[in-house]
Amino acid sequence: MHTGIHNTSEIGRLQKVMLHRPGAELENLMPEYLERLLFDDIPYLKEAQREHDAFADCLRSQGVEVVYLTDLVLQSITDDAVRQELMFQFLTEANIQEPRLRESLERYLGDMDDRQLVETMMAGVRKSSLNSAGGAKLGDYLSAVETDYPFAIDPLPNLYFTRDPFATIGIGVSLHKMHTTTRNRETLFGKFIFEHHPTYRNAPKWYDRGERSSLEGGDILVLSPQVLAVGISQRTQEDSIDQLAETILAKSKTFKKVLAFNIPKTRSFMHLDTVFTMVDRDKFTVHPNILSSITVFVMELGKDGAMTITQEDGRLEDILKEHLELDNVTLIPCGQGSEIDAAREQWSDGSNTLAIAPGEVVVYSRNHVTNRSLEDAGVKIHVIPSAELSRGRGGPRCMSMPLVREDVTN
Ligand SMILES: NC(=[NH2+])NCCC[C@H](N)C(=O)O
Repeated sequence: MHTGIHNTSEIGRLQKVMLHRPGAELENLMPEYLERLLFDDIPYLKEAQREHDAFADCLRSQGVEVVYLTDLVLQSITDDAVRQELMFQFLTEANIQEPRLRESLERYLGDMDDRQLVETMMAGVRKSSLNSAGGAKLGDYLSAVETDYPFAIDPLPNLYFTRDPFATIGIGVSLHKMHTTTRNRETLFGKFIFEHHPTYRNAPKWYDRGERSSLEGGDILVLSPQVLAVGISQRTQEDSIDQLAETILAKSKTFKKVLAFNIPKTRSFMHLDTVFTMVDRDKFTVHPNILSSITVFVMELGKDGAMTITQEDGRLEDILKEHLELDNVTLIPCGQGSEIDAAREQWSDGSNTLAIAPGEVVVYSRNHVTNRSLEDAGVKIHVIPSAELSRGRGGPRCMSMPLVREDVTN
C-alpha cells in the first residue's frame, strides 16, 4: 500500500523530511506566558530563521527532500468545505466561545487567502489586530470583558519541533494527544494532512488525537523494522504506550517488540529523545545521568494475541544488544562524561541528534564537547548553528519529522 510514509529505522538514509520554518508565532512570545507556552527564553526570529534555513540547506545538500508543514497543510485544503472545517475546528479548539468574538474572528480569518489563514492560525491573533480589522463594536466588547490579556488566540510557538505532534512509524502514523493544551492545538494540522492530503491520506493511524492519554513524538524511536522504543516520560503516559503497542504489534505486520523506557519526569528530560538517540547501527548518544535510573519494559504479543510485559534489569548496552541482535553496543555519553558539560549540553539538546544515514548525524554547534565524542566514536557530524533555535529546548531531531527513509542494510 502506498501511504507516502516509509520509516523503518532511526538511521536509514533520510530521503524526505518535514520541517517548520519558525514564523511570526515566535514574535508573539511574551515573558509572562513563556512557561505555559513551553519556552525558557524568546528567540530572535530573524536569526532563528537564518539558523533554520541553514538546517534545511544542510539536509538538502545531503540529498534530503525538505517539505514544510505549512505547505502540506495548504495542499490538504483540497476544497472550500475542508477550509471551512479547518477554520471551524481551529476556533473551537482555541476555545473561542463568546459568539461575537467568534464571529469577528471568522470574518477576520475568512477574508484571508489560504496561506495567510494557515500562517495566522500558527502565529496567533493579537486583539489589537482584530480591533483594527473588526471595528469599534468588538473593541468595546474586548475592553469590557477581558482587560489585559493581549491575545484573542494564543500563538503556537512550538511548531518548529515537528517531531512531536505526530510520528511516522513503518508505513503509518501516530497522531498525538499532547500533554499540554498549547501543543495539543498543533495536532489539528496533522489531522487535516492525514485526512485530506493526496499523498498522505491513506496512511494507517496507530494512535489518534482523540485518545485520552498523552503521547508525544519525541518519545517514539524506531530502532529497527521490528523494534520500537517509547519513553514513559513527563509527556507520554503508560496507558498510551499500552494502546500504541497493542495496535502496532497487532496491525503493522512488521513490529514485534515495543521497548518502553521509563525515564525521569522532568522538564529537561521531557522526552526520551532528549536523553537518548540512535546514531548508527550499534551506537547511541545518551545522557549519563539517566543510566542509573532508566528501566526498560519489553512488550510483546503472545501466541494468544495477549500482551506480555517483562522488565529488564541489565545494563542499557546489554538490553539493546539483546533486542536489536547486535554483537556490540557503544553508548556515547553527552558531555564526554563531565558532569558540568553533560548537564549544560543536554539542556541544549546535546543528545538530540538527527541521523541522516547510519553513522551520520546533524548536531548543534554549541554542543562541542559531545560533538567531539561523536567524532571520536567514528560518527560523521554535520554541524548547524544553534544560538537561537536552542532556546525552545529542542535539537535537530525535535525539529524534523522523517517521512521517508531508506531501509538499513547490513
Ligand atoms: N522531541 C523533543 N524533544 N521536542 C522538544 C520540544 C520542546 C518544546 N518547547 C516543548 O516543550 O514541547
